[in-house]
Amino acid sequence: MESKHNFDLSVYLVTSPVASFPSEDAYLKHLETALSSDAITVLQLREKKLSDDAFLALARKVKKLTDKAKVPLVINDNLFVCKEVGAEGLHIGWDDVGYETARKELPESTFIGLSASTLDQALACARLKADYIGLGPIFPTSSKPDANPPCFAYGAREILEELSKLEGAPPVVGIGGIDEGNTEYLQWMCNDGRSGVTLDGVAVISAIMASPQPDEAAKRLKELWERTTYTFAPKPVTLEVPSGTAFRTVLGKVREKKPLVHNMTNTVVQTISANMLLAFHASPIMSLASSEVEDLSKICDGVVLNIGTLDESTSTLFTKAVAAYNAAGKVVVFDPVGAGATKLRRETTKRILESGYITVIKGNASEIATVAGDLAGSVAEQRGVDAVKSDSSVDVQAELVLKVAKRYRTTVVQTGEVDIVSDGTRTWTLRNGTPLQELTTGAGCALGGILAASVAAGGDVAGSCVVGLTAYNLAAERAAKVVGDSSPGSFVGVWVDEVHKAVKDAGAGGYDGARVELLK
Ligand SMILES: Cc1ncc(COP(=O)(O)OP(=O)(O)O)c(N)n1
Ligand SMILES: Cc1ncsc1CCOP(=O)(O)O
Repeated sequence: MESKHNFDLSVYLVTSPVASFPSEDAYLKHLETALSSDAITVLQLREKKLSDDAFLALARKVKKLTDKAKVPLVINDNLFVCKEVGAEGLHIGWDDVGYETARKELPESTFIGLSASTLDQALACARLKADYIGLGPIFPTSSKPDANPPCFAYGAREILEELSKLEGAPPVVGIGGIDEGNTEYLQWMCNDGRSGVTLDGVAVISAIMASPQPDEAAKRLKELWERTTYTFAPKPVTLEVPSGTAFRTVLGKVREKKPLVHNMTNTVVQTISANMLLAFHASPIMSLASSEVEDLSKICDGVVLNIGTLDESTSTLFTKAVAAYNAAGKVVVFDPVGAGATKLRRETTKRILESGYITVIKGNASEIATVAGDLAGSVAEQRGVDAVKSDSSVDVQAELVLKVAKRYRTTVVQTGEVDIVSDGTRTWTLRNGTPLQELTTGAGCALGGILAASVAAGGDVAGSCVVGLTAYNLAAERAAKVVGDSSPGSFVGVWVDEVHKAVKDAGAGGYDGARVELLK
């Protein structure tokens, strides 16, 4: 994004009140140390309770430090102080002095940033031709008690996507709850070469002001912000799917690699999930222990997070697992079982999706509609996106699956009579399977493991999901042929056998009968 001013928003420090330090000297020393890192590109002086005179006196001292470090100084809210101290910039919100007044009173060279929490505000900032936008809070923050609700990384991504459609939109810095733990994820979500979405930097208070080593904290943030490769991001592998070659490749790799899948799944489906993974030539580990998450993330190839029998602690446990598996660069499959049924399930689903990178979201039509519906409460609502009912046509459902995949920059696998897989660019329909699968408890949940193993081995996330799901469904069709339509009990055993054969004989006609279509 362009700006007439050539300033760099990448690591933007906003100060906490001088009164929160033991003395003014300690505060100034903290700022000087932070600035000595050479990592801070803008410093905003933000004081909400000082008189104009006290604010100006402090601003003069801080200006000496920023001048020495050659970092532009921005004054929060106070036009008088900004003018008097000759600051390089002013940051204002919607309750402050109006942008047009500020623009008239300040020299042309002074840049003016405006806050936005919503798409409408961001568009208004663009219309006013603000020099930059402070977008947030992105994540929950305790540094601004009167902040609007967070928009999270996916909300920021959507707002940036809309802004990117405008000619000459202002650059954007994200603010609110940003720290070393989420900067990489935010950067990845909001700087997507594919869609032209760009975030120009991160603004922080506590990540630097509350750090005992503000210079080190600033350097780490800069390093994270400048990353262009991400531990958790899928490799840019593209398989030609559908094709017999892709089918053989992915299943062949599963057989060779025997992916180890950590199942954090519900108590009802433990046995079928473990058996299906073994039959698929992968290995299961079943564990819901919080203290094992770190260790298991290092040895497993992926994790399945299934909220089928959750409790109040599940979101903390699962967000810990997302962080650990993201840090280890391993696959995360999330199955929001019954996501819409209760408040606890809706909230848990939302928290997991907000917490980090999910490689695959897998659910039935109503679960995916709930995931989409959560978004309808935030940014999507402003864009008029309605949740799609599970009885809608396949095309309408495919559209929603694609949108959810795009927003979370993930792959979505929607199961049903017609399965739909999308990574936000490519969307497939899959029409294999048998009604006997619906009479088998855990058939859908066990698929989470099959997808994790396929992706861990196969490379191309969405392509591997299509292959894994097709192999699973074709095996079910073969089993149904063996046992007949009215034997759900015997069906399960034969299905497990057929899954085993599908991987064992990956090269031998296993793809025959596949009904997979890549939508245009
Ligand atoms: C970079 C940046 N972005 C947003 C804000 C928030 O400003 P505002 O809405 O005016 O709220 P207060 O900071 O005044 O509480 C900011 N300060 N900086
Ligand atoms: C000033 C401001 N505006 C939106 S969120 C926020 C506070 C950011 O502080 P922190 O980085 O500590 O979350």
